[in-house]
Amino acid sequence: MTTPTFHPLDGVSDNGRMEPKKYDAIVLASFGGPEGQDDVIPFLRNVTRGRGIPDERLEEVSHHYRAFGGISPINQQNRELRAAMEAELARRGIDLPVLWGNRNWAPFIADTLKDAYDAGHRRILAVTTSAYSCYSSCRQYREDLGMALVETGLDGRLEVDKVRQYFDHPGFVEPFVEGVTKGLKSVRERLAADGESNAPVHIMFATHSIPTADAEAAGPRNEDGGPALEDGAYVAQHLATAQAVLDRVPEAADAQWSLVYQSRSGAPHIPWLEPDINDALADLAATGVKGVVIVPLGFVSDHMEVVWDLDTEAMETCAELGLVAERVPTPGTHAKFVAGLIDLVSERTADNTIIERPSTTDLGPWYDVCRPNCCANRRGEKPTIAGADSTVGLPETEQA
Ligand SMILES: CC1=C(CCC(=O)O)c2cc3nc(cc4[nH]c(cc5[nH]c(cc1n2)c(C)c5CCC(=O)O)c(CCC(=O)O)c4C)C(CCC(=O)O)=C3C
Ligand SMILES: [Fe+2]
Repeated sequence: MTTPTFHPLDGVSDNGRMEPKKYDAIVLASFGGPEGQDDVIPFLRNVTRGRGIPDERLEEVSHHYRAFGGISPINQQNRELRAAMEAELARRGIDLPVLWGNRNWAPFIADTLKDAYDAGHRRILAVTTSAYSCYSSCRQYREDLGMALVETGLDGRLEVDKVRQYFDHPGFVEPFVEGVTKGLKSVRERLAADGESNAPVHIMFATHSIPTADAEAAGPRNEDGGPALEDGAYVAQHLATAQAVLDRVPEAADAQWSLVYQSRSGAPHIPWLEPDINDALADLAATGVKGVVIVPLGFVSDHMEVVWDLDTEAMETCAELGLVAERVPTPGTHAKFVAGLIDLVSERTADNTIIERPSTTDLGPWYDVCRPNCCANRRGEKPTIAGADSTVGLPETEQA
């Protein structure tokens, strides 16, 4: 396996690090979700715009939202995360407002950037609610911000950078360490209460499935254009982060574990990452496993993919299979996660107090500035910020 080389800090151009700057606002960029029954279909149309998701799938997904009154939990979670980030900044005496904008629902990223400009901000640092590298979780946010600059005519007037993907940052990893520790204890106690004290327990890390072609395209490229990391950065980052979590849970020392996928969509003939969590649970039960700790490693908060696909569907599967199961919390507004996000901001700011860039895997710390063709958009190129080949979001003097 090849690991990307991280050169010492010497500017943007060929090393993936960006010199610290003086920013004047943070933008929390997220997915967005519906806030009532009338929003559901318009929201799903925004999500799937131009992507060939079949109508039956839209209908199917709309039921998940309908069952929750048409309200996705994600927006409220982002309001709480934003407030927690502001509180942490205030606690540290850092004067940076936190603005919020979404890809698929109001407040939209373009409106947020326009408001930022009108409020006098000129240099923005984006933090996204996605920890890993793939098209949906990294490049698409870079495009959202890049296209928003073009749409609003702010390109060249508003500089926009982004913090590194933070899958291996201790602030993201530590809440999972706590969760796995508690989850294991609880599953083992419940098994003991059923007279199954020594029954095997499995730790199942779950993340969003993506098309295998996107997984291949994830992360930096080799000279021959292939993925620099075996199986692509998305899979490699999840495997490395799962290991980093397990290394910090002594009680997990002898437990078996796996990485599984959920929330597949798209046409059935297009390959996506497998196994699906429900199939994996059935296979485990068939081998005599009695307890499972489900770790939503791919997600930052308890949004619909977590409360529906895990808490509803996967938990039903566990009940049918007679598996004792616990779902570990997502980082959400855990104090360590919030502090970690502010550390990620601090390592990029001119009055930086974070000298060392923490990372719990040998893949990181990840790039501040994505490498050329990183997480390529297979449907064609769009303007992106924060890439070595970006043409937008730069100071006016550096515009192509
Ligand atoms: C990697 C990844 C993450 C994790 C990283 C990140 O967080 O960014 C993520 C998160 C999320 N995905 C979400 C919702 C949806 N994702 C969809 C569709 C898709 N996701 C994909 C990938 C990912 N998705 C892909 C390759 C597709 C198909 C193509 C496309 O359409 O891009 C669809 C369309 C219908 C469907 O087919 O399911 C919906 C409604 C919500 C909001 C939940 C809420 O409302 O609480 C969140 C946080
Ligand atoms: Fe998704």
